[in-house]
Amino acid sequence: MTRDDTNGVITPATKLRRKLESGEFILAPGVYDGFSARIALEVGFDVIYMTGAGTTASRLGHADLGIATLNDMRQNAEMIANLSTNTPLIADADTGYGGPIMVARTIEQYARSGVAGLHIEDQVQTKRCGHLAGKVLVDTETYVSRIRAAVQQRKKIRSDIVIIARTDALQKHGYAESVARLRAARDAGADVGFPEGIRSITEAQQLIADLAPWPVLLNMVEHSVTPSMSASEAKDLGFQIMIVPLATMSPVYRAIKDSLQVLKKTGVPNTEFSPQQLFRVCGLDESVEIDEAAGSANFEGGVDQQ
Ligand SMILES: C[C@](O)(C(=O)O)[C@H](CC(=O)O)C(=O)O
Repeated sequence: MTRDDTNGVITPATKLRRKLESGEFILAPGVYDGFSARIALEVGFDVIYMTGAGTTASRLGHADLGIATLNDMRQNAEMIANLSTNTPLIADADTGYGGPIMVARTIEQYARSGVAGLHIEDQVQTKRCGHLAGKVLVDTETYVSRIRAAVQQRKKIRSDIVIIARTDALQKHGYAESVARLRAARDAGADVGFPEGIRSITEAQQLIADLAPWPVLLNMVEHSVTPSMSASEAKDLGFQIMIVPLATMSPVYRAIKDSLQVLKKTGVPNTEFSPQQLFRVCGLDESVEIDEAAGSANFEGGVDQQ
């Protein structure tokens, strides 16, 4: 956790909320497990994003079709959020995993796990990735009751966790319905709007203008319906947050596959890093320091081969 100006400790949720209030632009790469999160932290991102698609793929080996449960998602989020309590984590919370009671549990569990922000959407429980065709949505009333349950629970537990309202309405129900749903979510107390699957730059500009001064999130999924944008383009358009869900999962697929194909073809191992190098990404030295500071001699001779 971070210390504020008065030297009090502030939670990652408060830190994220303050960033939003100050108007700071937030770029958050998608991470899906401890190792990808560690790499994002090593590179120095200020905020990271836990992708539900990546969590489902890495923890369950399945596609983003509403297969991951609250427990799957919360466990992954808790582990990632606690790798660096200075770095707020925004986590996917899909539909909130049920009716208002389950949404309230989701808020409480994510908040207690150290998650700084989360998004809840208006798809039916058997949801799918927002960039797949054929999505089915709940009606606006049901959606707003999810958001209301989230906001009420946030207040009840006195958490600063940032509630991001996502609508998947653009593809099937069009622009007007999407804006109406987001405005209803905003009026129910959501902190940020997330129009999923924005289809053009003009549409992005219109959405930002129609929702202003409410902060709007850009979900930068490439090779789908949303035109590719850089962080500076998104910022200039007026977005306040840009997530790139596949930022780690996509390069990992290519890298692992290329390496495994070489191994299969030649039988020659072609790994690039020593175990020490890889473990250093995952806090090896900090762990050894804890042991030493406790007066233990477990690592007296160091861990590097002579
Ligand atoms: C944002 C998202 O919910 C995610 O799980 O990261 C996905 C991203 C994706 O599948 O590419 C989404 O539904 O957009």
